[in-house]
Amino acid sequence: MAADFSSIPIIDISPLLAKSDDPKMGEDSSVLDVVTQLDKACTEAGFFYVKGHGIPESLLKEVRDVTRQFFELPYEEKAKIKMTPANGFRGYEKIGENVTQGVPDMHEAIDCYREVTKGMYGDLGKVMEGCNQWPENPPKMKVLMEEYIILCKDLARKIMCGIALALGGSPYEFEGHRAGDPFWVMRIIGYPAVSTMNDIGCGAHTDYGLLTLLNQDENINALQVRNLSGEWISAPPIPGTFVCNIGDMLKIYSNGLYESTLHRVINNNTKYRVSVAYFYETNFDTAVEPLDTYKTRTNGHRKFERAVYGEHLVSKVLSNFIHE
Ligand SMILES: N=C(N)NCCCC[C@H](N)C(=O)O
Ligand SMILES: O=C(O)CCC(=O)C(=O)O
Ligand SMILES: [Fe+2]
Repeated sequence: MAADFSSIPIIDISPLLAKSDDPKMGEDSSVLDVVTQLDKACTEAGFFYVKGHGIPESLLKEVRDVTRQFFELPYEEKAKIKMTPANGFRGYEKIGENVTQGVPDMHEAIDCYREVTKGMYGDLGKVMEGCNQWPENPPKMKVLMEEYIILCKDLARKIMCGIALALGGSPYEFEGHRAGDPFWVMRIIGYPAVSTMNDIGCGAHTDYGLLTLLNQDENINALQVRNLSGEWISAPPIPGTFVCNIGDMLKIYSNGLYESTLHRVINNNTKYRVSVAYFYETNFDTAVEPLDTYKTRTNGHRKFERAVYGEHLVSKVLSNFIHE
């Protein structure tokens, strides 16, 4: 159960990355130091910043710049890759199209998901069948984002090794049938500057899978995280870092020891804000349930039933948009 928090910790994960291919990493004192920090952050806040992650700030910035260039295009241009159910809900959605807790969000986005081919997961995966839609402009967007996705996936996998150790398991607890063939989601998001309209860029929600890596715009304070007292704590941008947070599936695996913390975005700024969120998930069709090792850390009382990630995602995707 999460303790209260008033700020979000910063963790230098470089020792963990240096040892990520060593099955004995859990015996290394510098790795254990990172693991202790991860456990504390996941228990208390469900949110943390990572530095020392190996992805250069110049690339993080390039990803944000390309995102901004896309959203600056006229609507007709952006609408060429309009999101539709026929594309497995991949593509561009305009401001107000995504709905959180019944309220249209003041953001536009390109939603991307790992490709799902026809019949890949039977009926379970039908809604998500399709491949990503990339714009012709900016011309480099597709290649840049596809490279970025590979880096995010590799980084998230390594952080999950540290989290597996933090939960008291083997570093490779999330390989194999759990998340050895991970599903992923990426949202490329733009939030208009403050206006007289509803200013909720994205309403309070939790993320759906294991671990989110957020690359947020510089100099704009808009992301807020809710603590146990119900206060909204700011997660301001820190150059060169990712903001990481726990998703609903990791909450189940940890038997509630780690919370998938509520968060929201309010862009009260005079500038347009961009962010790119990469969501590292379990295998699409895996049944998620509390891990044995971790029940011992939560009084042996099992708090959650099994959940299938793909079902959770599909139910969210189907309720995130108003259908005509
Ligand atoms: N794939 C993820 N995690 N997307 C998060 C989107 C949050 C907003 C969405 N309307 C909702 O209510 O969930
Ligand atoms: O833009 C942000 O800072 C956060 C976005 C987010 O929470 C999400 O897309 O799930
Ligand atoms: Fe989120």
